[in-house]
Amino acid sequence: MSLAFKTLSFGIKKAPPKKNESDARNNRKELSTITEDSLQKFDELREKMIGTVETKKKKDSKKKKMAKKASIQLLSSRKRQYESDEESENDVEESTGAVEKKMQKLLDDIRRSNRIFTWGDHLPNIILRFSDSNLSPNLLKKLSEYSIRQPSPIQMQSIPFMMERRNVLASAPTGSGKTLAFALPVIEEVLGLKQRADYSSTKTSKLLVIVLEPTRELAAQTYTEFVKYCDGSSISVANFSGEETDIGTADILVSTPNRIVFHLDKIDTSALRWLIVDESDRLFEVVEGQDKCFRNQLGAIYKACDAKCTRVAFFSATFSHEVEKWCKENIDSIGMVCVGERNSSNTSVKQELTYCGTEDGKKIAIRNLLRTSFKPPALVFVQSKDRAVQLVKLLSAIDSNLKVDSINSGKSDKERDETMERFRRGEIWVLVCTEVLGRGLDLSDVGLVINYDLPTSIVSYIHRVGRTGRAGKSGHAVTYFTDTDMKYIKSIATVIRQSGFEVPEYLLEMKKVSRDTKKEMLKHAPKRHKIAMVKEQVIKRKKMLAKAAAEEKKESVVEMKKNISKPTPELKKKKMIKKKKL
Ligand SMILES: Nc1ncnc2c1ncn2[C@@H]1O[C@H](COP(=O)(O)OP(=O)(O)OP(=O)(O)O)[C@@H](O)[C@H]1O
Repeated sequence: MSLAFKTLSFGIKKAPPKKNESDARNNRKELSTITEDSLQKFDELREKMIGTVETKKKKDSKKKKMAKKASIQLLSSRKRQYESDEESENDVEESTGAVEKKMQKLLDDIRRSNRIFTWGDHLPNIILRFSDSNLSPNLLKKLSEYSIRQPSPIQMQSIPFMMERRNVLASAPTGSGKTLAFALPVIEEVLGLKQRADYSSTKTSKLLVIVLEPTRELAAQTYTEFVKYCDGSSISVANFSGEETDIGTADILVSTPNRIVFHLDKIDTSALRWLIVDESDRLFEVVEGQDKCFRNQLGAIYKACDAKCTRVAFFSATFSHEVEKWCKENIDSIGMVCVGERNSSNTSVKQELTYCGTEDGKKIAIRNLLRTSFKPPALVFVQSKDRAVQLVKLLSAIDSNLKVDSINSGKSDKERDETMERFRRGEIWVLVCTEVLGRGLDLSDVGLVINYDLPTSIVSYIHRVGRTGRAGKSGHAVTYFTDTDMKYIKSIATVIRQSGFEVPEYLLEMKKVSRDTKKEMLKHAPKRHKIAMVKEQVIKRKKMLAKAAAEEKKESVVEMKKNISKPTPELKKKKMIKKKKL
């Protein structure tokens, strides 16, 4: 594989009810549409297939015996029997082919109804049940313990791909179970390897899997998911982005790229089976002038993972043409899976655009929204850490009962972890955050996402609103825009309309934004007035006026004093005359 990485309410006075995990599990929805009917039909066809194959096998051995006897005895009656057997064998083959065709049609129909699109050579069939995928009984037991009953569309297709050890590029909507789509086949493979006697004698302490995530929070979440499914097995999982600085004897390592790059010389990748690049389009991003941008870090890791047995899997909710192109050019026999429309937002999230006119309009809008239709917890996105702090101040000042906090890059790792934990426990109802939390986080109870500041790209919009409406639940996302945002709004309005929600017609008819403007917006979000309370602004203004008045007064007094101390020519004359007289 060649590496072509170029540097290229308020009003809510009671706390939200704390949901325990088993409630959440029991309410779990199916993410795929596989009807009981089609499952039954599939089972019947499979039975038939097994039956016909068995019959064929029996006939085969019988045929061999008969042929032998016939050739020895050359009995004409026996020979006739042998010939009739040959005819019935053709019947069996025919019926096997017919059953196979029917089965294929059924699977293709289910694939279509679940909007699973695939590209590549020798595509494996989808699975309809986890048990169809050769997962070990312990993993199947874990799935049922967590009430994961039916594979989601992305799992239906990418699990068989990865079980065949194929390189994979996969894209599926936010909250559709991509983590398990790669975690299950990877864990199964590691389990299999560790059970092999020759492996345990020779390859101890060699790393088998690396999972890359763009943020510490996401690495911690994926690590927890792996631990859940590896619990009770001999597999050891490490989160390199957390407290750990030594990978020790880990079989599976979850990390942000920078930590791996830093320790690359100490990591033995000679037995690595999988390199998983989650949020792949994000990890492909180049930041001009930044040596340490994700793309360069990923390039260095990819280069180091060059063992023959290493396979690569790329997953994301958004499909970047750049990643696709790179994969096609550089990875042999890659299988591609895309669930639903490319780069579309999750249709289980009800999406709204709210025109607020000015920054002050946004303050009124958020106050009204939280006072009326708000069921905590909610996530509010702003464009910078300063604005996150300002918005927390504003919201707490509007209602001191509202439990609000922020998470942003200005906080220490420890503070960020603690805030996340409090949010997960339900102690924070409104979490104001920057793009840091935009991707991947599975905060299953979040029912409302507010884009207080307009996202700077549709990719960012799709990931942000995807923090709600997860695992088949419904969600609500509100996006504010002002006159300043008008020139960027069209693309987001289009994504919302494509997901089936109403947007004012005039927004869709607006002029398209040029590529340069889009690039500029990605680099620098629009300049906005500070988010300050109206009261605070008044006080500030009063203080400013008082200060100016005081300064003015001071200046005039000084001037007066100067005038007093500086004698005028007449005064000087008078003083001289007085002196002479004396
Ligand atoms: N087959 C399934 N049936 C029901 N729930 C599932 C299934 N698979 C995963 N889930 C649950 O769905 C939720 C979302 O899964 P996950 O975080 O993997 O989504 P994702 O597709 O990676 O989203 P994102 O693009 O935002 O990262 C999790 O809580 C997970 O436990």
